[in-house]
Amino acid sequence: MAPEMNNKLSYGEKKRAYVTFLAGTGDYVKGVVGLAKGLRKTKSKYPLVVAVLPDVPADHRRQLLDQGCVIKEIQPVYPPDNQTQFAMAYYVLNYSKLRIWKFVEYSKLIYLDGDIQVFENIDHLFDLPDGNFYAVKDCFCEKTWSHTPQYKIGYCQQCPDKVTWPESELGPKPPLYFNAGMFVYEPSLPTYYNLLETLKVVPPTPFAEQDFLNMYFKDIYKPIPPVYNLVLAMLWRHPENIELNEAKVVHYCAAGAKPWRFTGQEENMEREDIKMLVEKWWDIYNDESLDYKNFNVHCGQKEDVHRKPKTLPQFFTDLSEADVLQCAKAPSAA
Ligand SMILES: O=c1ccn([C@@H]2O[C@H](COP(=O)(O)OP(=O)(O)O)[C@@H](O)[C@H]2O)c(=O)[nH]1
Ligand SMILES: OC[C@H]1O[C@H](O[C@@H]2[C@@H](O)[C@H](O)[C@@H](O)[C@H](O)[C@@H]2O)[C@H](O)[C@@H](O)[C@H]1O
Ligand SMILES: [Mn+2]
Repeated sequence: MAPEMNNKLSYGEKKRAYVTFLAGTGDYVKGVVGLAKGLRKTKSKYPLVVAVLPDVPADHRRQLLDQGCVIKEIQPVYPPDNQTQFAMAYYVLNYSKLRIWKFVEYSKLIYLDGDIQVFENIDHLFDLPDGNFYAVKDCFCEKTWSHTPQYKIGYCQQCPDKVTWPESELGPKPPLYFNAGMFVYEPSLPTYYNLLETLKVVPPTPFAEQDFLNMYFKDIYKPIPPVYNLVLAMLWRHPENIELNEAKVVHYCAAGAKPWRFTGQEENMEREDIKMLVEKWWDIYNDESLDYKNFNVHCGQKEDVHRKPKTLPQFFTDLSEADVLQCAKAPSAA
């Protein structure tokens, strides 16, 4: 991850950056340090912005500054008073992610959860056509989805032909649904204020801000391949959809998978591929050559910061304007 100065711009051109979210005094800061080092290892041209809640302690902020991160303090965002049973009690924290829509000094941002690691350069995603919300489709098969009709009938968007959606009983099938641990978006003050206003009148639901963002952006959501956000449960729920060695981004979101607190005791955590991914995460976290103070920033400066990668992933070049427009108009099922 090159320091801010590598974001060379022509006059009036806005900056690009990766952005993550950090809350609390606990150990997620390790996730963000690992992410900063992972982005640097992939020689990303863009900085990592960390949106921190006020409770993030000074020594954690210092660690992030020492890793070349840009710290932006945000205020919490709370959903309307509710009796909702969130899938995880702490998910109420995640509504604060909505503050990143006001980072309008940037033209385009890629949001990454702190429990994500980037193993291959994904800077090309910044060149996706504007006006859409890009993210990877989630999976409905984990117990965390047991409150939903799709889980109850065994339907998942990852294998839509396995169980036919009973339209006559349940109405239209759910619109495509993304995992909100990684997405490509354009900050905007009008959108930011409208998000906060809309939140006030939308009853909270089990997946908190992820459900809310899916509802809000459903008309411009454009799915991108799972290599950009490997939700670990896909390894045992939909192995046919995954080529592990092609994963550019891994999301350690399965229960027990957070590398910095990994014990291997939870279900599926004894899998060899999980243990290999956790080890890969630690290899980066422990690699002192990737620390900001040791990294040879010249390798970032020597590269032509505007050089487009030689080969773009196939899906990207196939992404004709018509496809994007077609998707944007795609009728929402909801
Ligand atoms: O105590 C917490 C809980 C969450 N997060 C942030 O919120 C994101 C979403 O939470 P998490 O990744 O645990 O949700 P999951 O993807 O596992 O459902 C994390 O990645 C962190 O960036 C945090 O900083 N502190
Ligand atoms: O606050 C809601 C969170 O919902 C999402 O996590 C879930 C979701 O992916 C489920 O499908 C999985 O079953 C589950 O394991 C996983 O934790 C996002 O990763 C996270 O950033 C955040 O938005
Ligand atoms: Mn996550």
